[in-house]
Amino acid sequence: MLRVSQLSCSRGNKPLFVDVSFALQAGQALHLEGDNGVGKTSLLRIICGLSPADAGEVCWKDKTIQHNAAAFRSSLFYLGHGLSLKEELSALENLMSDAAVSGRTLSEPQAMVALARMGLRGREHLPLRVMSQGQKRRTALARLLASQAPLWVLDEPFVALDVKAVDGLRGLLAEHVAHGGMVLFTSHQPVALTRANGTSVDVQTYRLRGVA
Ligand SMILES: Nc1ncnc2c1ncn2[C@@H]1O[C@H](COP(=O)(O)OP(=O)(O)OP(=O)(O)O)[C@@H](O)[C@H]1O
Repeated sequence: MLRVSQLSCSRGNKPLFVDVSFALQAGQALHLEGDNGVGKTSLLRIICGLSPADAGEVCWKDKTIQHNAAAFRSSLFYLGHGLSLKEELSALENLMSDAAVSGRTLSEPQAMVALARMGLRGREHLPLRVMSQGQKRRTALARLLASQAPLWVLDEPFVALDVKAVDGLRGLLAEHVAHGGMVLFTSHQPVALTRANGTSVDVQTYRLRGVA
C-alpha cells in the first residue's frame, strides 16, 4: 500500500538521512523513532507529499504519490505539529469545516459523537482560542474519528494529552489498525496499541538514523 524507497533528505545544506526504506500494509502500524532533530518530521512531510526529498520515492498502491496524487490525498489523514485548527471557530465548527474542505460527508451528530469520544462533551461550542493546549489537541484528534482515510500519519500525536486521553488515543489507533487501517506515527515513548476489548495490535518500529 504505502512504500517508501531509498529516501534521502537534507535541510539547510546539511544531510539529514539517506536510504530510508520501509513499507506499510493494510492493518499495520509503524512507530517511527529517532533522536531529536534526526529528521522524523521532515520524513513524514516528504511521505505526505508536503516537501520534496533529495532522492527516492514514495508510492501509494504501486504508483508514486506524484502520479497518484488525488487518490493518495483522499486516502491520507496527516496531523503535524501545527494542528490546522481555526482559533475563531468552535470545536464543532472546526470538524464540520475540515470535513467540508476535504470533501467528506459528516453530520453534526457524528461530529458531536467524535468530540464526546475525545472527552470534549459540553465543550463542543467553545472557540478554540479559549481551549487549553490539551483540549485543542483532543479537537484535532477528534477529526480522526470523523476521517474515512485508511492511512493516518501522525507526528507526535500523544504530546500534551493527559493519561486518559493517551489511553483513548491508543485505543482509537488500535481499532483503526484492527479494521484494516494503517498508522504511521512518531513518539519519543514506547507505544502499545490496545483495543477496547483488551487485545493488542502489533506495532513495528523503524529507527531513523541521521547521517554521521
Ligand atoms: N528549512 C530548514 N532549514 C534548515 N534546517 C532545517 C529546516 N527544516 C528543518 N531543519 C533542521 O532539520 C533537522 C530535522 O528536523 P525535524 O523537525 O525533521 O526533526 P525531528 O526528528 O522531527 O525532531 P524532534 O524529535 O525534535 O521533533 C533539525 O536539525 C532542523 O533544525
